[in-house]
Amino acid sequence: GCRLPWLRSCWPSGPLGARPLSQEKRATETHFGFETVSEEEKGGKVYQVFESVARKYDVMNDMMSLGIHRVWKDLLLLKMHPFPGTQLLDVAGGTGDIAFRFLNYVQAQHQRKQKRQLRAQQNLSWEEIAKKYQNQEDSLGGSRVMVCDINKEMLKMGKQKACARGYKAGLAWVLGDAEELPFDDDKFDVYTIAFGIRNVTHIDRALQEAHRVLKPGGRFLCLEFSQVNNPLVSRLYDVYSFQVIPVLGEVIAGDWKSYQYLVESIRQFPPQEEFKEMIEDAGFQKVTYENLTSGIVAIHSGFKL
Ligand SMILES: COc1cc(O)cc(C/C=C(\C)CC/C=C(\C)CC/C=C(\C)CC/C=C(\C)CC/C=C(\C)CC/C=C(\C)CC/C=C(\C)CC/C=C(\C)CC/C=C(\C)CCC=C(C)C)c1O
Ligand SMILES: C[S@@+](CC[C@H](N)C(=O)[O-])C[C@H]1O[C@@H](n2cnc3c(N)ncnc32)[C@H](O)[C@@H]1O
Repeated sequence: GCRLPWLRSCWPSGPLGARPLSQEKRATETHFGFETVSEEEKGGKVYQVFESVARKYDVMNDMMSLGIHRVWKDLLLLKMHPFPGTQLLDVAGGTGDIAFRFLNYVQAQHQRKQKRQLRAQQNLSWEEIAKKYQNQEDSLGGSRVMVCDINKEMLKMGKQKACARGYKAGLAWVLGDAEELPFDDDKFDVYTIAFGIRNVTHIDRALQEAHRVLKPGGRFLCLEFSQVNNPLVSRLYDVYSFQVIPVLGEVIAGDWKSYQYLVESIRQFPPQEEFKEMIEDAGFQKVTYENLTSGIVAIHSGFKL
């Protein structure tokens, strides 16, 4: 099931191919946390991390953040403020946290609208009113969300959760790589990626793919760890990250290494301004960001215009 990133032919080939063999064969290097690995290796390592943590993913997030990750995700939805009929693609959507929030949001929005309409209409029969309330298919006002993740285990957990919570209409799951999305051009109104892009081998390719699959006028929204802007919080956060989080990982998930990767990968991710430039380089316009909790995380937004 593990899809490794593209095997690019990116080895140096000097003039007349006169480089020594050892140099020619060295693949392009990247980071896996603080470790330097080849680009070809990284996808497999990231896959193993999320395969290993999938079952404990939700409880770990609540424990590590004392539930604060829920507020961050709610704020992402508030910022998105989806309009009726929004087609959302949630990449690296794993266990469905963004998708379920989206469905709740559009359902509540649609119900409010329907209530307003019913109240305004005169001479409706009881049958007509009841029908409006019972139409499950239409309860989202045409909005839909597609969750795309590279990891089978994370998707499995998401699907189980959806089943247990009764989410069905307007929700689809697909196994796919953010760097090579299995969708046609110009398909979605909104693209979200929450705590996902940090794990991708070629962030620039993932951003280009986001741009490709969005409709003109579509919006890119990314929730990701960023750079803390308060020196005191930064100190405490560093201690907490390196001294507490791997311990929680070991105690709760039996997996120190994956949580060490988490905190290291956070430090490797570009700060707010640099990431903003990368989003602009992918072709997005009106790129802005908002820091949450002193910049522990940030929401970046951009438009395909
Ligand atoms: C493998 O990859 C992953 C796996 C996953 O499961 C998830 C993800 C993706 C990640 C998420 C969706 C969210 C994950 C959340 C975090 C990484 C945590 C983010 C952190 C916070 C919201 C809290 C921020 C913390 C601070 C500003 C520092 C404050 C810290 C302290 C007061 C404690 C300082 C620690 C020490 C001095 C060490 C000694 C302490 C102890 C042994 C006690 C342990 C304490 C606790 C368990 C309580 C923790 C306290 C807080 C959470 C503080 C909350 C307060 C504020 C926000 C100000 C993924 O990629
Ligand atoms: C920390 S989880 C985030 C899950 C969810 N979005 C949330 O906010 O809780 C990171 C997810 O990114 C996925 N992922 C990593 N690399 C990916 C890639 N190249 N394409 C798609 N998903 C990827 C992992 O499988 C994992 O489910």
